Amino acid sequence: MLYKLIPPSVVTATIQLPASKSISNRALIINALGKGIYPPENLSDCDDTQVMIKALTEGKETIDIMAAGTAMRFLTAYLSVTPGERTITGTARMQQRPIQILVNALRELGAEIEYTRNEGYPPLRIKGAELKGNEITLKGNVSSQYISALLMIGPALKDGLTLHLSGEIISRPYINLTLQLMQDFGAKAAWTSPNSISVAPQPYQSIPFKIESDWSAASYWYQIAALSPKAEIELLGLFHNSYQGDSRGAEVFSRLGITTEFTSQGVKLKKTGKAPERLEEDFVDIPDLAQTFVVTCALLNIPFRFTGLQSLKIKETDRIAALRAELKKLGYVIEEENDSILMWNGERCEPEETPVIETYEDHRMAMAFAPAIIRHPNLLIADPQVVTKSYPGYWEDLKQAGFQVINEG
Ligand SMILES: O=C(O)C1=C[C@@H](OP(=O)(O)O)[C@@H](O)[C@H](O)C1
Ligand SMILES: C=C(OP(=O)(O)O)C(=O)O
Repeated sequence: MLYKLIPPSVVTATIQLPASKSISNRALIINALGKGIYPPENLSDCDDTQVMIKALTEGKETIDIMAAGTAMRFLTAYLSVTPGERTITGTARMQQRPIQILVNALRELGAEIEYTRNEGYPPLRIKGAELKGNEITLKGNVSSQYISALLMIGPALKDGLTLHLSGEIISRPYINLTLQLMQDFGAKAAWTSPNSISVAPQPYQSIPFKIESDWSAASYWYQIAALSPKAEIELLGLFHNSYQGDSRGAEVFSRLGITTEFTSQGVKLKKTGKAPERLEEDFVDIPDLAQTFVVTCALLNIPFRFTGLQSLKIKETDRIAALRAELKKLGYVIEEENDSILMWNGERCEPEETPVIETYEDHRMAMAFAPAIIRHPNLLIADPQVVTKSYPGYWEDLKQAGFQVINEG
C-alpha cells in the first residue's frame, strides 16, 4: 500500500493521543505478577500492547509477540518465574534482535530457557521455575529493556534482586520509568549507586492506575507544528510531571521554536518562529525521538549533530541506515560516525521527483516522514499500516487535522 498526503495550509487540531505502550506493557506485567484486582485503565490499543494482553490472558503454548521488543523482553523474564512451559516468538526482524544478555542473566538466576533456532536470538523455549540467587552483573549499554524485564520480576524472587550494570547505561529514563511504576505498585526498588539497583522481596499491591498518553507519539505533532507555516495543535492526555523520558522532546522542540503550554487536559503547542542555526543533542536517553528530530531538522534546513544513537541499529530496523537512505531521496546527504552519530552539514543531492519513502516495518519511519509532506510535496509513504505498532489512529488523526490521506494502492 502507498499513501499520498496533501497537507492543509493551516493545521488546526485537538488530538487524543494513544496511551503510552511503554507504560501499558509495564502495568500489564506488574498487574499479572501482583495478581491485581484493578486492570490498568486506558491501555494502549496498539499492536505492541495487544500482543502483551493476549500473551497474558490466552494461555497459549506458543506466544507470538510480533514486533514488540518490550513484550519479548518483559515476557521472557515473566515466563521464567511463571509455572508452565512455553515458546515465545516474533517477526523475522524480532528473531534478529539480540536477547542473550537477558537470557544469560536469567539463567544465572536459575531460569530454564533454550534457544529454539539461533543462539542469542528469539524464539525461546521457557520453562517457569523458582529462581534463586539475588545479585547479577549485566551490560547496560545494549538495551534497557533487559534491565526493566529483570527488575519487574525482582519482587517475586525469594531474596529480591540486585543488578550491577556495566558499560554506559543507555535509555536510562526507561529504567526509571520501570522503577517508578514498581514503586507505585508497592514495590521497594531503587538505584543504590549510579550503576546498581536493588529490589526488595516484597509483593506488588494492586492499585487503580490510569495510563498517560504517549510522549513519543506526541513528537510527530510537534514536528508538524515545526514544519507548518501555521499550526494550532492541542494534544490530550499528557501529564506535566510525566514518567516518560520522551517528554524531554518538548524542551528540544522549544529550541526549534515550538513552545509547550500545559493545560488541565494535556498540552497546547505554540509556534514562536525562532529556529537555531544548528542543533546538537545527545539522544542516549531518548532514542525513539531520533527519527523525529533528524527529519525535522533536515526539512527546516538546520544542520545537526546527534550523538548517543548506538541502539538505533537493533530496533525495528537499522534506523541509522533507513534514515540516511530515505532522506537522500528527499535531497539530504546525512553522514554517520561510529554507528552512533548522525550529522548533517547542509550537504544536498538531487531530490527524487516522486520519492517513495520505504518504512522498513518501522512505525517511526512512517510517522516521522509523513510530516515531511509539508515541505516536500509529492512524497509517498510505503506500507503506511506499520504505524499500528504504537499509534493505530495516526492516519485518522492526520485527517482530523486537515491532511488528505489518499490510498494510491
Ligand atoms: O522500555 C521501553 O519501554 C523501551 C525502551 C527503549 O528501548 P532500548 O532500551 O532498547 O533502547 C525504547 O527504544 C523502546 O521503544 C521502549
Ligand atoms: C524501539 C521501539 O520499540 P521496541 O524496542 O519495544 O520494539 C520503538 O517503539 O521505537
